[in-house]
Amino acid sequence: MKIALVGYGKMGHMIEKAALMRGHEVVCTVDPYAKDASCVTAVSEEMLKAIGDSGAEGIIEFSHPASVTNNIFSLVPTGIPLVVGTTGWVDRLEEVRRLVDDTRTAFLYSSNFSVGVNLFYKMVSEAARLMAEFEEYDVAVFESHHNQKADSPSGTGLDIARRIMENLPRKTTLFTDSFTRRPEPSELHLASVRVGSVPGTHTVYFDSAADTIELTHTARTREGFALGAVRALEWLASPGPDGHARIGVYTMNDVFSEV
Ligand SMILES: NC(=O)C1=CN([C@@H]2O[C@H](COP(=O)(O)OP(=O)(O)OC[C@H]3O[C@@H](n4cnc5c(N)ncnc54)[C@H](OP(=O)(O)O)[C@@H]3O)[C@@H](O)[C@H]2O)C=CC1
Ligand SMILES: O=C(O)C1=N[C@H](C(=O)O)C[C@H](O)C1
Repeated sequence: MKIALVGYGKMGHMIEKAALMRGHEVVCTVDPYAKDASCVTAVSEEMLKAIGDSGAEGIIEFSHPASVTNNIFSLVPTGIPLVVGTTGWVDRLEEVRRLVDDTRTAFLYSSNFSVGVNLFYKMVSEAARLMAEFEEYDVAVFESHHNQKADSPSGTGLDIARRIMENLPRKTTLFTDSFTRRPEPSELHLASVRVGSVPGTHTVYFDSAADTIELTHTARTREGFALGAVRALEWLASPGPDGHARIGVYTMNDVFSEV
């Protein structure tokens, strides 16, 4: 299929490689700061026309937490299936959902497109559900990423924390700062470190006086994210089980439940 990439940084370039490898054509790359992009501009009326004229059948957005919301609100009305990997915007999800419904567009987002992390989410949910019965265990989340990452905590870390809180009723508040006091038992601590070139490591600690259980997902490279994003777009642009084009907001859960 013909794909437009919005955001042509490290992930954008990697996604291009993955798309070509899977037999797709990258017809348009949009990035105001990347000199090698085909359109060196932010998403604008002119750019939306360029994306339309390129014949793109799908768009993948991996830009910057500061620009992603504006990009989503500009790109959804084109009606072209849109996959978003940029993190840091999900507090606007309900508004995006309304726009997607109004414009009858196919939209898929995920803070992490790797197969491993999506399996890890399920394992964490189950572990937290088990721990709900064992009051002696406390829990915390730790994530580390490369020193070029613009947002903190990671979108994946936030998704892990959300899943823990959904399954462990004694944790009711998320705390992502440094503590200058003792934590309340109801607070779930999500801590971040930025160092070197770590592609992304997420650990959940369940800790009691007797022992610690650690669940860790370690990404070895970022290629798994890029490949996952391309596969997500392939799924989004394919007909749904009823044979009609997909319309609405989807996540990787929807992809996995069908594949
Ligand atoms: N969902 C997933 O599986 C994954 C998500 N990510 C997320 O993807 C995002 C991008 O990561 P990464 O590629 O490493 O970051 P990079 O900084 O390498 O690339 C982002 C690119 O987008 C550019 N950009 C900034 N504003 C705009 C805009 N308005 N329109 C188009 N492009 C713009 C940046 O320019 P400049 O450098 O000048 O700001 C940069 O060239 C991050 O939010 C990251 O967390 C990353 C990996 C996996
Ligand atoms: O910026 C990154 O690199 C990554 N961002 C995503 C996140 O914030 O969770 C996914 C992955 O961990 C890499």
